[in-house]
Amino acid sequence: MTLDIKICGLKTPEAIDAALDGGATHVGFIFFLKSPRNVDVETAAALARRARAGGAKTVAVTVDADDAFIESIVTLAKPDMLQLHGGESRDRVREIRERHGLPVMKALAIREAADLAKCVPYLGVADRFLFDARPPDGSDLPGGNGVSFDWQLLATLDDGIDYMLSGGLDPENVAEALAVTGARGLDVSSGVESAPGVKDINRIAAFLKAARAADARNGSRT
Ligand SMILES: O=C(O)c1ccccc1NCC(=O)[C@H](O)[C@H](O)COP(=O)(O)O
Repeated sequence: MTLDIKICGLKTPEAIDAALDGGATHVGFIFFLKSPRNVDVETAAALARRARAGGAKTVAVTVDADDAFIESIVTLAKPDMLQLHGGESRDRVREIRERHGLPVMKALAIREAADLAKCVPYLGVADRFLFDARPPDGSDLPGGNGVSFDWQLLATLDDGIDYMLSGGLDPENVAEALAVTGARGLDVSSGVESAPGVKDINRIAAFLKAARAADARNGSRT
């Protein structure tokens, strides 16, 4: 099975091109005003067209957004997937999925083993999970904090649960993350930046190269 790799928080055509050139399967756009990676819908629409033309899937990341905002994103940016990164309930996830007819990836914050049980209410409703680290105390951001969680926690996870591994990944640790978890999806943001919200095209290339090499070393996926 192909390893999915999402480069998140892209704001420029140069960053999109670096993701495409390195073989990213997904790119993510952040619609959250407090984030240094926030993009307006028009900018995201132009970047999404570029990403789609290059063969990547586009993911719109929102945090407890209302229907009107999601509708404007879906209409203009035409994402392939919605990533819900707030406290959206099971019913809200189902409602968003049905209203927009798009697959939904529910982000969940992980710090300890018990946090993995948070996925249970969303089974059968979310198409995929994004396991991210719990934000550090005092952070304004539910994601994009560059913090990892203990990857060993995923050893107990049911094989049938489809997820992207996220939180504090970077070109230096992605091989170990893959070896420990066997994840079939990876997501990175601040680990491929030179400053908050500023993507570094060399680090995007290095991340993708390291991830693909590690995936090949770990053997064929079924
Ligand atoms: O990245 C943000 O600024 C952000 C803000 C609000 C909600 C979600 C956000 N990011 C979502 C992502 O998918 C990030 O890639 C994920 O949290 C991992 O980030 P990092 O630890 O920096 O690689």
